[in-house]
Amino acid sequence: MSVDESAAVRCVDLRYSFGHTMAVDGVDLSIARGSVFGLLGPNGAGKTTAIRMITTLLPVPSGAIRVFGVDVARHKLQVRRLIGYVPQQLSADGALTGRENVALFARLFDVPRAYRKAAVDQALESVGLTDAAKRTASTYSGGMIRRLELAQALVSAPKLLVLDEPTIGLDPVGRASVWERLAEVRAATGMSILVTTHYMDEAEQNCDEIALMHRGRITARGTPDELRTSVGPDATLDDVFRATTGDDLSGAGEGMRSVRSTRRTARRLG
Ligand SMILES: Nc1ncnc2c1ncn2[C@@H]1O[C@H](COP(=O)(O)OP(=O)(O)OP(=O)(O)O)[C@@H](O)[C@H]1O
Repeated sequence: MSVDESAAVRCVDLRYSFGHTMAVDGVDLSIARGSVFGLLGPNGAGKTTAIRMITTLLPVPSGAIRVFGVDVARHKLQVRRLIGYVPQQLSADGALTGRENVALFARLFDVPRAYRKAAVDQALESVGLTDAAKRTASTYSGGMIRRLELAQALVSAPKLLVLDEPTIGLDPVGRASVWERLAEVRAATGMSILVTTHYMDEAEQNCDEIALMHRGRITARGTPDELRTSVGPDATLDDVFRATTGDDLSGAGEGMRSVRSTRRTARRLG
């Protein structure tokens, strides 16, 4: 593989199958350092599988991944230290306070004891939860819980933040607050951010670069402007998706526009 040491993430010919289902089918990706990169696609496109490989949670049976030049298959632990991960599944504990939740992650990620309190304070501050930090997470709104999960991922000061559908199930205010915090964190730290979503409008507004994924393959990539102008002057990302896949976004039952089962964040905690 040609090594691009300057990239935050570089995937070459990535493949992963579950039995006969080819979840990831020859994916090449390069994510520039310091950028917000959006991996977009409908449910079942293969986004989560690709992300789990990048974050070392799944093996890399075929192809190669480097995170800041470090080979993921060979140096798992080293790569884990570089990454903060906010999974789709709930990772906050409703019985603990906001502060306790973040402190737990600080211990899990071996933040040195001498800096731990400062790191927890800083992470809570960066997501606007300082005032709510003493309350149990079960009293938080969905948007606050997302921001708490963001703080958990930020407490180890990762170089790459990976978020799987961070705004799913949130109301517009909650969604906007998550993106605002991400923008602030990026501006303050220069962190690279990889985010999956099936909300085209959010990706368009908040990502520097986007890759469209469909049935395990990347069908288009570029800046939102590049993608749109490749299709037509008034094209939206929805149009780009349709043009590159031949599929309607609402097709095949679980389309991009479908109201899918949400992360049920607040409800499950409550
Ligand atoms: N553990 C598993 N066992 C079997 N098949 C799986 C498993 N996980 C995912 N798949 C299949 O792999 C394909 C890609 O799934 P994946 O979850 O990566 O897609 P996705 O784009 O992240 O969608 P979603 O947003 O719904 O999670 C789908 O066909 C899915 O059914």
